[in-house]
Amino acid sequence: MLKVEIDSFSYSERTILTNIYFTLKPGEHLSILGESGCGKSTVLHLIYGLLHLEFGSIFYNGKKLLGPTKTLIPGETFMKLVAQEFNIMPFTTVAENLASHLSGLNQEKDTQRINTLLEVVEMEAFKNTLVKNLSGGQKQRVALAKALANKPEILLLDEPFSNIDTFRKNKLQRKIYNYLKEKQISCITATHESDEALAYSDQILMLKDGSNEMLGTPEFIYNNVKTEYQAGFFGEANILPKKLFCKTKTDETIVVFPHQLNISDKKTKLEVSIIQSYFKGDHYLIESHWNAQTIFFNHRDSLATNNVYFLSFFNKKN
Ligand SMILES: Nc1ncnc2c1ncn2[C@@H]1O[C@H](COP(=O)(O)OP(=O)(O)OP(=O)(O)O)[C@@H](O)[C@H]1O
Repeated sequence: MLKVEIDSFSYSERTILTNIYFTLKPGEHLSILGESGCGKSTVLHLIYGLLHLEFGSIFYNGKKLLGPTKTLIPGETFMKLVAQEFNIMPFTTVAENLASHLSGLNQEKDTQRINTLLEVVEMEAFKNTLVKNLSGGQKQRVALAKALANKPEILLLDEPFSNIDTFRKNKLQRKIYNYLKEKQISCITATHESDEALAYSDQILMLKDGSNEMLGTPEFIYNNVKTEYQAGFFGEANILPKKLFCKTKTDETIVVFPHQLNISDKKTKLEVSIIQSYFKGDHYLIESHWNAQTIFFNHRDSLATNNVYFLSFFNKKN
């Protein structure tokens, strides 16, 4: 089990991370979700042992990890980090890159392993291609395969699918995350994509300005977002007064997602005037105004600008 206790971490005088605590069981997948610059990569670099953690500790199976000041070569052997700048050799072929991470003692076994890894990242067709001739997304897939070559116990992935097109991304994510589960490889992924975090993680750690904003299962996170920052990861959420939808005297607000608002036949407290309709494939995202506040809701048809509707709240988030 990996136990992360980061009390605080600073680059020079600037504090980047504070109070980040979580544990990761074998085969578990935790996503670190946060906006650009909030410290996701720094957490991965501390865990991997590239940065020295002065205030806090990281334990693996009860043993404290020493960090870069006490090891000759920074980086733990049982972990692999796939960084944003993937470190692969440009003037060798894809297969040679992977082979350089295998034992070299049994050629037949190594070839089999290379084929399996290329199948996982869907790069079989590029086996004999020089890395320098690959696209950014293809290089990213080779870097993933390379990290898996030696069957690490923990895989740290920094925005692993950032260069991969949507067309291929979903299938690749399913394949890789299922492979990790099957092999019981624990994984921590830094991402700003909520779809990926919700679909494939056991836990999500949401960071804000380098601190723990929320930690829990994907279902817990999605159903408990309360602020604009938290909701912002999940699309165009509305922050609305609770008293619009139920009897309360407080000024409490709630997060209401566009799919939770429906046009009502009856008069409601939420009377909106339509600004614009955006086609989203299976529905339209409607931008409207209520009391000078922008309200987004989903509707099956496009709605004419300046038309007025009453909206009701459908209290189910998924
Ligand atoms: N070596 C460094 N020296 C000083 N500051 C750094 C260093 N590396 C990162 N930072 C700063 O630390 C903060 C966190 O950076 P980090 O790369 O961890 O964020 P991130 O959430 O991974 O961002 P992104 O999603 O854009 O990759 C940023 O403000 C960044 O500018």
